[in-house]
Amino acid sequence: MAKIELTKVAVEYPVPHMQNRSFVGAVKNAAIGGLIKREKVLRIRALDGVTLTLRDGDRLGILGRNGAGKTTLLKTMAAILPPTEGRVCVEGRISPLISMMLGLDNEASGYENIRIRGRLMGLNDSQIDEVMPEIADFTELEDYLELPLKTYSSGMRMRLTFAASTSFRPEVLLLDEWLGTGDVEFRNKAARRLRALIDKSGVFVFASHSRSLHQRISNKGAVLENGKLLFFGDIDDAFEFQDERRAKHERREKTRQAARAKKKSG
Ligand SMILES: Nc1ncnc2c1ncn2[C@@H]1O[C@H](COP(=O)(O)OP(=O)(O)OP(=O)(O)O)[C@@H](O)[C@H]1O
Repeated sequence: MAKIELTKVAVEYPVPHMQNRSFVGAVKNAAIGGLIKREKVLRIRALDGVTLTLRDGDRLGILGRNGAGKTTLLKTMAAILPPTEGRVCVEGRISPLISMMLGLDNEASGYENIRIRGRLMGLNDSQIDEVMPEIADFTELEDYLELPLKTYSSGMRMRLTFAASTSFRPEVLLLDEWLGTGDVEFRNKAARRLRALIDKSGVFVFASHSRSLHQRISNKGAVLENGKLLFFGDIDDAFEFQDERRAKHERREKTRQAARAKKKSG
């Protein structure tokens, strides 16, 4: 049984050495990004009072503009980021396909890095040994797997971490939008593998700007804005909510521009 339960979760990023009042004043009300709080230390409130529950069979699409808090939400679910306020409770083995390069060792070989990734996912050595040949085969990196990671191109690193991170059936699968790298052949192969993994997972959470991907994969949607969860429900309703909000925003912008133009001319 997989489950994710977030109760009034807030996450703040401290930004040391940033206390310039005029800068804060200028960006405080931006529509993009989290809320900037000027206290002793400048803080960005990336999530604000997020409450939601996900259970087996839920495939959640996280929607929102740049800086809305999508990645922060995924990282909080993955326990990569601790919440500043509130409670996060996750049941089931998590596979976070986010911060993919986290924990990799540049000096270690490809094989050793696969082992590191497996351990990070809570597997023991014999479980890793069992899947090692299949992972190696999927990467197509062959002799490179003997060489240190520092000799890999970014696409080769991606092949390695993707293959290692998708070899075990997760109960909770978390995915940030990142499949854009790699050559076309690998991208297609990776997409097929990912699809199979999503089908096998209990709970799946996915942040993306692609509506078509969400409509194919997600059955629930969460709309984030400035770190606040504005909508949580059916994925089609989430898009409808987002479209209405966008239209309202555009109308407001047009009215503002017209008022400015009128003021200038008169
Ligand atoms: N390491 C950090 N330090 C300070 N602020 C951060 C950090 N990471 C993210 N933020 C801030 O937190 C807010 C949410 O960022 P997040 O990366 O979660 O957004 P996102 O919705 O995933 O954006 P995008 O669609 O652009 O990837 C933004 O205001 C961003 O500036």
